[in-house]
Amino acid sequence: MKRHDRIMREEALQKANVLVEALPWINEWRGETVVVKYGGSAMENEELMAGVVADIEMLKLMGMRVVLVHGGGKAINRLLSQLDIPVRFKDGLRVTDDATMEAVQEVLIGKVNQQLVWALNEYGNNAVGISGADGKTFKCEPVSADLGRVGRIRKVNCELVEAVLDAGYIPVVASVGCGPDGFYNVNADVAASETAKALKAHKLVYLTDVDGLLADVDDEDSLVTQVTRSETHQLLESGTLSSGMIPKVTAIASALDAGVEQVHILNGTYPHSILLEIFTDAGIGTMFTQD
Ligand SMILES: Nc1ncnc2c1ncn2[C@@H]1O[C@H](COP(=O)(O)OP(=O)(O)O)[C@@H](O)[C@H]1O
Ligand SMILES: CC(=O)N[C@@H](CCC(=O)OP(=O)(O)O)C(=O)O
Repeated sequence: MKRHDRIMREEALQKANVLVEALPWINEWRGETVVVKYGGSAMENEELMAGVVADIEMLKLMGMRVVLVHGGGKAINRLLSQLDIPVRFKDGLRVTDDATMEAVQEVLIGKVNQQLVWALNEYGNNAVGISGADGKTFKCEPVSADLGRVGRIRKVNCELVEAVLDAGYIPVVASVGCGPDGFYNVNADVAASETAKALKAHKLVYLTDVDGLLADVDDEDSLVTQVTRSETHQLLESGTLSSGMIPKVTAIASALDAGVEQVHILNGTYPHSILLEIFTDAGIGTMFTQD
């Protein structure tokens, strides 16, 4: 055999081994529902987005019922500053007056949602973009008068998302909801958790720009790999979490309380983090589990 052929065969064997390693996981997860939340900095770069989209498509092709719930907070900030509308947050939620709400819809429904659908359809022609206002999927009420049109999800109406899944498509859901008086701006971490709860999903995956939950936010090497449901509640009560991790871990605790078996925080800026977590023995990021 020529040396050249031997190297090629060894490389091919390595690929085959990777597929074999994935077999038990594919068996375990086929037919199960997984909700992936994508947003924040992990979404800022087209190359990164292409990698994430490939992973999501792979989950679908391996037989999982995948729902993608997305935000796009940074893109909203950019449009608001172009429009000279002030960007204001209170406890991690965007203060949303009527003009801000229009910008949120324009960015999340008009741009980010369609970008994701387009990118997914490059692989399989099987993504359908909706917002939480379609089919009254996210029925909202105002959180408080001072936050304006920020919505708390009162009920997730799963019919449309289920119909899209049953038809063999990937629902791509923008975190905009509706109430009797119009559209509401919903935090995407919460939207994903509420969707996972309502669909009785087995897995909920948060893609963000850090490796997972860090014991010390300033120390990249302090990744916490596994957290139980009671530890998640203890973390929230301890007051040690800061900024974006507070709404995320609150949403995670709520999903675990409702019976979602596993919730992951993964670094969406790391190539193929979803596939590594779900289909290999290594596992990366932080996994939150039942007790
Ligand atoms: N203990 C912690 N572990 C990891 N990240 C933390 C922690 N506390 C605060 N953070 C911050 O939370 C951010 C992620 O939350 P957020 O910005 O809301 O993400 P996204 O926009 O991707 O949803 C990280 O970039 C980090 O700065
Ligand atoms: C009420 C509220 O704060 N809504 C968020 C919705 C988008 C979002 O959550 O996007 P990321 O996941 O990219 O942060 C906002 O307006 O920024």
